[in-house]
Amino acid sequence: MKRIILTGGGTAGHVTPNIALLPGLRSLGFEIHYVGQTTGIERQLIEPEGIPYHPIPAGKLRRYIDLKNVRDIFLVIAGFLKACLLLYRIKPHIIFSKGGFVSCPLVWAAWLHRIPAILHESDLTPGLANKLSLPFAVHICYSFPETAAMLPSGKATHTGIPIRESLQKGEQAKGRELCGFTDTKPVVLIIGGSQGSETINHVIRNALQELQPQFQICHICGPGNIQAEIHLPTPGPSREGKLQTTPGYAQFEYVDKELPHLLALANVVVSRAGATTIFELLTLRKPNLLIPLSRKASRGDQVLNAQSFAKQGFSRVLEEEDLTVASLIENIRCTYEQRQTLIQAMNAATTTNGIEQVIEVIQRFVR
Ligand SMILES: CC(=O)N[C@H]1[C@@H](OP(=O)(O)OP(=O)(O)OC[C@H]2O[C@@H](n3ccc(=O)[nH]c3=O)[C@H](O)[C@@H]2O)O[C@H](CO)[C@@H](O)[C@@H]1O
Repeated sequence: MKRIILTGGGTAGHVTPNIALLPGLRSLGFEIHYVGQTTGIERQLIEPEGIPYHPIPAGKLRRYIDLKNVRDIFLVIAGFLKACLLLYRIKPHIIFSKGGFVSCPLVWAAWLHRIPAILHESDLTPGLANKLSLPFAVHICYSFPETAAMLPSGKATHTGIPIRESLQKGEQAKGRELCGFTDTKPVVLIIGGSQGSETINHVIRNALQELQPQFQICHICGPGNIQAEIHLPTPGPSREGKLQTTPGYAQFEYVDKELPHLLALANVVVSRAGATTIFELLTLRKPNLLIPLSRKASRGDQVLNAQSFAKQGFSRVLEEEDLTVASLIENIRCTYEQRQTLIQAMNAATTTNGIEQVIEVIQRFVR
């Protein structure tokens, strides 16, 4: 029996593509293990999948000077030593790494043990963890055709992102029941990435009053971000916030098994431009408005992801710098009005679910 170790973590986008691969790997008879952080979201998402989970220490690799870098160097070394022990014990035939900092020590240790490691890059521009791992990997898969120019030819394959089959099996009625919605108004689903976005949360809550006559709003706001009481501004001289009950508005922190139903219910999706989510929206043909994480708060990968999708006509984009209550409302309305055009462009897309292509690459390199 061939053994494979999957790794990747830090945020859900580095984990859900691994989950998408599980049924295919199982049907090929692989014994599957997972290596992730002790307390990362990967542990929460992987343990219920019933595969052995092996935690290792992980240090964040920063591009800037910070005292925490000193502590994290020791964490990376500890992660590397633990990874070496795990490889010795499990003796995998291959490693598949979805990236995130936890993956680097495992890929480096695999190189030392002469075990082939395959990487997967989701974003249009390669992230730091994958850049540091690439010299030690046998191959890298990528999602955006544009990424080819940034990777060594002969060592890279355009596969797309593996997307969980379960996402295609959502039921509108179940989504409606989860949200307590009626079937009289269209539904806008807001997803601020796996961790939620405080900026988007704030603006959408201030836009509720104006949006609600036309739409029902399902808001995935991220762990710890549910707001029990929504204060809507009232017209009048005092302009004090007035507590309102808000039927037609449902909040969730993070959804797992419920996500397919909420996606099935949505007529329009407003989302960050994390690579995994936007390819999921493309696969499901969901008209979408993307608000990429700005260059100020990140390396700008989401801005480029969003531009690529907008260029192909799959998405509308609202830059975070231009995000206001008024611009959000206007863009949601435009996205809803243009939904058929967006769906047509998505129907013409050649990118497909990457499960088969990634498994083909794994089989090519497994020893
Ligand atoms: C802040 C940050 O560092 N973001 C990066 C992170 O995004 P992050 O991991 O947040 O976002 P992605 O869009 O890539 O993936 C999120 C995944 O979580 C799932 N999901 C989300 C919310 C929820 O309630 N339930 C749920 O299942 C989505 O369906 C998707 O599968 O990794 C992505 C690459 O992989 C990058 O493009 C993002 O720039």
